[in-house]
Amino acid sequence: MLDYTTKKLSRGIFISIEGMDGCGKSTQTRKLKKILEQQGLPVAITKEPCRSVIGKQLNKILKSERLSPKIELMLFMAARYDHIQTVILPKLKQNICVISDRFIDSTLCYQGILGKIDIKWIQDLHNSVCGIWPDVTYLLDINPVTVVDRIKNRPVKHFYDSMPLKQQTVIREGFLHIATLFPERIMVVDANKFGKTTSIIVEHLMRKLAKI
Ligand SMILES: Nc1ncnc2c1ncn2[C@@H]1O[C@H](COP(=O)(O)OP(=O)(O)OP(=O)(O)O)[C@@H](O)[C@H]1O
Ligand SMILES: Cc1cn([C@H]2C[C@H](O)[C@@H](COP(=O)(O)O)O2)c(=O)[nH]c1=O
Repeated sequence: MLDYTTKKLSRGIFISIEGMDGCGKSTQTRKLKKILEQQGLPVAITKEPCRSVIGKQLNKILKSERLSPKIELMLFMAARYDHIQTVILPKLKQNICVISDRFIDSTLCYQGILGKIDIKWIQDLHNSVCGIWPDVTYLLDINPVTVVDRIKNRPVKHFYDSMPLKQQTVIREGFLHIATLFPERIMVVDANKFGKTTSIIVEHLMRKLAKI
């Protein structure tokens, strides 16, 4: 691994972690924060739907309602704008690295591919409303059978939590397709191999940081 203790970043780095429910995003987010902090980098972790005012309302709505994909898209976009303004940009401006558990690629996958809304249209909307993309995104790719097994016994938080294998497979393929659209930004990481995922991410990220 490269040693980062001597390097000071000239700006905060924006990292997103994506993938299916239960693929290990929050686990990897926490592990990555710990490792980067050990390397001397200040890190803030966050997630979407976020905990800001709009995000909290969105979580409540998702718990009780099944909305049309277009309405979901507008709500996620509004919550993301709020998230960017109140959490992400202020941290990046203080040279703090931000790791977000889910960001725009979740919208492209769930509302775009699963909800059948044009991907290009969502990208344009994101550019107009939010205007910020992660420097790097790690897509945790895992066997859908594993996630269905992991999430089957936990309390249902929202409609997406109870997705069966068939839909989880569509979501997995959707994310992989999105990764092909952004090869410079998105790195697909095999999340099936216990213990290897974090080291693959850290290795890649350190190389990326070396160029910044
Ligand atoms: N590499 C791994 N091997 C085995 N189990 C794991 C691994 N990573 C995470 N888990 C377990 O899988 C479950 C889901 O992990 P985690 O909460 O990190 O996923 P997530 O993608 O953030 O889920 P969600 O999007 O639904 O919040 C947890 O019980 C966690 O302990
Ligand atoms: C950001 C975002 C999320 N979703 C969906 C995907 C997940 O199933 C839930 C969030 O659940 P989590 O367990 O808290 O990760 O919301 C979405 O459909 N579109 C989005 O933009």
